[in-house]
Amino acid sequence: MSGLLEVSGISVTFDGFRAINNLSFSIGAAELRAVIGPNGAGKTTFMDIVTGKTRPDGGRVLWGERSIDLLKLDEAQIAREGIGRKFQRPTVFEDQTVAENLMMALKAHRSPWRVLFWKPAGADHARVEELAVQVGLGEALARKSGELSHGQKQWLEIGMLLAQEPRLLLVDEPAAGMTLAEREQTTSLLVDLAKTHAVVVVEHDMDFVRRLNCKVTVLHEGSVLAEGSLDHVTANQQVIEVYLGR
Ligand SMILES: Nc1ncnc2c1ncn2[C@@H]1O[C@H](COP(=O)(O)OP(=O)(O)OP(=O)(O)O)[C@@H](O)[C@H]1O
Repeated sequence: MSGLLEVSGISVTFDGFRAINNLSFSIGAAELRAVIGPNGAGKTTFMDIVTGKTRPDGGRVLWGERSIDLLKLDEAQIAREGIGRKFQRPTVFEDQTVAENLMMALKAHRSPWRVLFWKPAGADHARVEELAVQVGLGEALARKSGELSHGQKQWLEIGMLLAQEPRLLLVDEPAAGMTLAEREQTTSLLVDLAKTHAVVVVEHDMDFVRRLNCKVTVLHEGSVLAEGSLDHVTANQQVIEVYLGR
């Protein structure tokens, strides 16, 4: 197996409707990938399958150097294998500071069954600071998360995800609702993360996808319609028809 994640020939049917149709997808251990596609193309369902939320009717999902069969694992086991997902809406604890949110994520990762007795050590405080710096919140550690801008909350949540030390991050529409400056900073963050992680970004905003400057996978009716650079896929006649409507 060459990629970190190898999805081959998966299909999902909901009440007779084929939402994912013989879909194959592969991503390397240090790669940034944008997944685009019109509404209903199957982007969310695809991520649901990778994270174990939805079971496909057929196909294979293999993970890591040992080609672990993810279809045999439940959601919690898949998360522990190193697959982290960031949903579109930030879900940080608003009454807690940035540092407290990050510490909670670290704590949940380090000792899921001994949370009550867990005391942060010096190394944990250092890690929290490191995570905050990594997501651009190094100056905001003591701030209440509720006071952060929408973009900062998204970065905090990415930091909380990183506390779990994932190898693959699935990020759903990170740029939605962000200012231009926040988008630019988010682009840099994702590009930077992809130097050491596999990062899949589902995004509708084409300007944002262009700035990511990475390979793009276009989904349509549950299958891969085109794959390659943004220029390559947007020159594809079928992609044009799907986006402009027939
Ligand atoms: N639980 C479900 N039951 C029935 N149909 C479903 C279910 N989940 C998804 N679908 C259908 O499967 C298709 C793919 O949906 P999905 O949400 O994966 O698309 P998407 O590409 O994420 O769309 P969007 O960009 O609008 O979020 C859609 O037609 C949707 O209505």
